[in-house]
Amino acid sequence: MADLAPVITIDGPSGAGKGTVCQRLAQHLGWHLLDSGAIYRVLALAALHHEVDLENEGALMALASHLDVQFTPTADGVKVVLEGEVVSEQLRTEQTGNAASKVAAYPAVREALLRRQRAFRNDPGLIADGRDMGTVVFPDAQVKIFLDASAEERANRRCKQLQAKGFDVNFEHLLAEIKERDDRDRNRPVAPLKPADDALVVDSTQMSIDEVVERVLSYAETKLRAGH
Ligand SMILES: Nc1ncnc2c1ncn2[C@@H]1O[C@H](COP(=O)(O)OP(=O)(O)OP(=O)(O)O)[C@@H](O)[C@H]1O
Ligand SMILES: Nc1ccn([C@@H]2O[C@H](COP(=O)(O)O)[C@@H](O)[C@H]2O)c(=O)n1
Repeated sequence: MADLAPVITIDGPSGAGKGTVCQRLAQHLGWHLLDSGAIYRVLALAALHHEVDLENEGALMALASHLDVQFTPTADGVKVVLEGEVVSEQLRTEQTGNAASKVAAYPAVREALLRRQRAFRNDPGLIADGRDMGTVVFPDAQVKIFLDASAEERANRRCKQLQAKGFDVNFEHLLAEIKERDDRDRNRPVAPLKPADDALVVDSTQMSIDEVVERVLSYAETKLRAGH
């Protein structure tokens, strides 16, 4: 059997900086990028469009198995088209993130999305962003990172990000939402958010984006070199 392409997994809670760091790594290395959270977000949107109850695991699993979605990289980020409709903006709201975390708690839904995620593993390599990339989806990944930051710092980053887009935001409300999502993601019975046993944990609370990218790249390059 041909060797599988190498994978770098970056897991961690919402707002830790995974998406930002993964994009930078993918660009630097010229590797593919999997934003697995976007797949759960698309499923949550599809459920809303089709009026599927977010508590109906069977119906959500059926929807997950037949998701008609395209992710197309563009100069402005990834364009996401769900059933012919561009949903890139809708996908990024906190409401969609919360709904995604509800549908993501069901074992049958996660199972239905496994193959779709693994199909992103292509040469020359994959950067995989999510919650269970190193523990469940790519347990054989060459490099595993768990990127963390305090809930207060993550809420602060999210506040600034939303304000920059012109939204009126409330820090306390965002902090409460982040804590609620953390709690659901960390305590679900299947694929809970936690570092893989062989992951490097990076706490970015006091680090700039450049510092995190540098730390992760230098660790990844050492691990990848050692593997050859
Ligand atoms: N180390 C950092 N210092 C300051 N700001 C940061 C840092 N890392 C990321 N950010 C900013 O925080 C915001 C959230 O980052 P990002 O979207 O990458 O997080 P995430 O972990 O992918 O979140 P989610 O899982 O919810 O998609 C962005 O505006 C990003 O620019
Ligand atoms: N591998 C993953 C990725 C995401 N989730 C769930 O989706 C929610 C949204 O993810 P974002 O990274 O886009 O914020 C997240 O809160 C998780 O509940 C997941 O379970 N597994």
